[in-house]
Amino acid sequence: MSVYTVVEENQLVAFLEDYDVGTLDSFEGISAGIENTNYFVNTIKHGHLEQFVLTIFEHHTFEELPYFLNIMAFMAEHNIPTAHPIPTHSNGYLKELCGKPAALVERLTGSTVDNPSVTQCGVMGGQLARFHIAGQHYEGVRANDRDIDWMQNTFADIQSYLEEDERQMIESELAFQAQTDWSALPKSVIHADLFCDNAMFNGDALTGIIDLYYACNAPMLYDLAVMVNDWCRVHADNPAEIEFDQQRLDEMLSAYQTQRSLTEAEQAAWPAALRLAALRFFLSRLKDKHIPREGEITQIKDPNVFKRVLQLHQ
Ligand SMILES: Nc1ncnc2c1ncn2[C@@H]1O[C@H](COP(=O)(O)OP(=O)(O)OP(=O)(O)O)[C@@H](O)[C@H]1O
Ligand SMILES: N[C@@H](CCO)C(=O)O
Repeated sequence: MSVYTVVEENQLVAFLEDYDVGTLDSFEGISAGIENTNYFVNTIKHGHLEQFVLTIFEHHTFEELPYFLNIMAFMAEHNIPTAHPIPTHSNGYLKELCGKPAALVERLTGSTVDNPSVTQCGVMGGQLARFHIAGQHYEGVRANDRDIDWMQNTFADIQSYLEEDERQMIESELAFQAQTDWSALPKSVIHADLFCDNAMFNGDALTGIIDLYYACNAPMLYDLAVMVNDWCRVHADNPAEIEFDQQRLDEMLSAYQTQRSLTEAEQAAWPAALRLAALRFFLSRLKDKHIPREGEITQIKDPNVFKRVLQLHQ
């Protein structure tokens, strides 16, 4: 399970003293997720149970985290469902726990999605457009650290581990992407990792978008492509069976455009955006597989899913 940092009860009790959340009732490590350590934390305040998620950040620095935590608060305050971080007594959202940056956020109800419905795809399309529109007024700025330069460098790091067909496929895709001009595409704050396991639903109601720790300022079209590549395809165990589902795709794109129409430049760039989004996750999954980071990663995600998605788009 993905609990890289083990927290003792006395450490958590001391940590919570800086929040207005009552006293610790119970806590439990969360097995899902591969990037950070997460715990469910329950407290009792004025006789009532309150529920939170504690995240201990395993890879981010103290300096870069306010950008993400402030987006979560900003979006929640603009009625876009996200888990609002809980302020400390000094009003920041970030603290230190076990020598690492940590934050307490609101625990959302519902659960993440395994096989999205057409309706859920429509909800996500509309909410992502609202997220992008609101994001244009967000003051913080951060570059995408999973951009084309990262892709080229990652390919250089892993190419000796790859099968010949994988190597050729990535090389030709990188060459194709190097010719695409992204400068004409409108930008905003983007989530950049809005997969089905990063949205919580109660039935067809979205309770919140989570895991905003790849957010950055980048073309909105790319964000839509990342989401389409996960939500609008069949989630088959065998990657060879993956196909796109036209109904889900139509619903997501039309719901997005109900809120925000795509520009002509965006429409022209759509096929390239789908390919770029597939390449990004094909590469990150290959890297996690061949050069795993230190720690207890037990949930390596299958790179062949994005090999297949990229093939379908190519
Ligand atoms: N605010 C929240 N409310 C309820 N549950 C949450 C919340 N945040 C996270 N979770 C639960 O914790 C699990 C892991 O969280 P998350 O996906 O953010 O993991 P991660 O390791 O930080 O990121 P990644 O998915 O990139 O590996 C989620 O699948 C969800 O079940
Ligand atoms: N969403 C990513 C993992 C976390 O960034 C993937 O499925 O590969």
